[in-house]
Amino acid sequence: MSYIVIKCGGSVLENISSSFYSNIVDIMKSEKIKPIIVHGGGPDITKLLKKMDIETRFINGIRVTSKDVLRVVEMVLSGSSNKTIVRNIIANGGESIGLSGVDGMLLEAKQFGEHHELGFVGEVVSVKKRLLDKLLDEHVIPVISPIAIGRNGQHWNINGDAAAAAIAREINASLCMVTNVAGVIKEGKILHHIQSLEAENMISNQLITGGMIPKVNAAIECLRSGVKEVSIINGMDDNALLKLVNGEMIGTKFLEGITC
Ligand SMILES: Nc1ncnc2c1ncn2[C@@H]1O[C@H](COP(=O)(O)OP(=O)(O)O)[C@@H](O)[C@H]1O
Ligand SMILES: CC(=O)N[C@@H](CCC(=O)OP(=O)(O)O)C(=O)O
Repeated sequence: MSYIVIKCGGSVLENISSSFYSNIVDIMKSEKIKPIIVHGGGPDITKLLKKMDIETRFINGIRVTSKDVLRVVEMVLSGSSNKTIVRNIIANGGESIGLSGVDGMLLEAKQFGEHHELGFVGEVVSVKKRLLDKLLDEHVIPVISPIAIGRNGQHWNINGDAAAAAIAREINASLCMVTNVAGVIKEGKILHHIQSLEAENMISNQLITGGMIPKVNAAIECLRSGVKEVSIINGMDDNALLKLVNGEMIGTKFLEGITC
């Protein structure tokens, strides 16, 4: 049986099609693919920071994370965002458990990159696959918020796309990033297929910006690591997930190609 990591973006969480949750339950019940959900919650974090008079700053789609920001990020992601998804899966007849990367040390991380201007932003260094398998073997759908932990107990803010990609790479799953647009858009049109090189060029030429940058980087890293299927789809489209797993042409599919 294969795995699919489904990353649900914060951009679409409020307006997601109700079929999103029933599709996840149907995928689990099909007993062909095991679904693992990773989610974001960027807009809700930004809203709460604003209420608390804390400044929000992103660099290439990644949130600059001070100690105060980290506290709010964890509160939102591992609190309301996570439980919203768990509740909806249960309401659609599935079994689900929400956990963050901190729980059971599911996602171990270290500080991201060499220049530390991003603050408490981490990168995943290991994924505890056996914990995920235990839940999936019991037909329980894991819903993971992207907060990770270091060996010294430090917690880290992980971009949701990057966390989903790290899990997909570790367990050799396909990766589907669900967001609020149809896929990668160029000159007003969706690209149904895109190669890594073209995607990298679109970032350099600022045709891909903001929150689409971590998605594309996640996709490229997955392909480099041997992940077979990576796509971006619109969470507002009815039955988008079922269409994807049934092989219909939907969203943007990333293809292996020569990279820079
Ligand atoms: N070339 C592009 N094609 C599609 N979306 C793009 C592109 N460049 C930037 N974006 C932006 O990326 C956004 C998705 O990223 P983000 O808001 O972080 O979503 P999520 O919360 O789902 O991770 C889109 O809503 C769009 O505004
Ligand atoms: C380091 C970093 O950028 N973390 C993200 C985590 C949430 C996220 O990824 O949310 P979306 O899926 O809605 O973008 C953040 O703080 O916003």
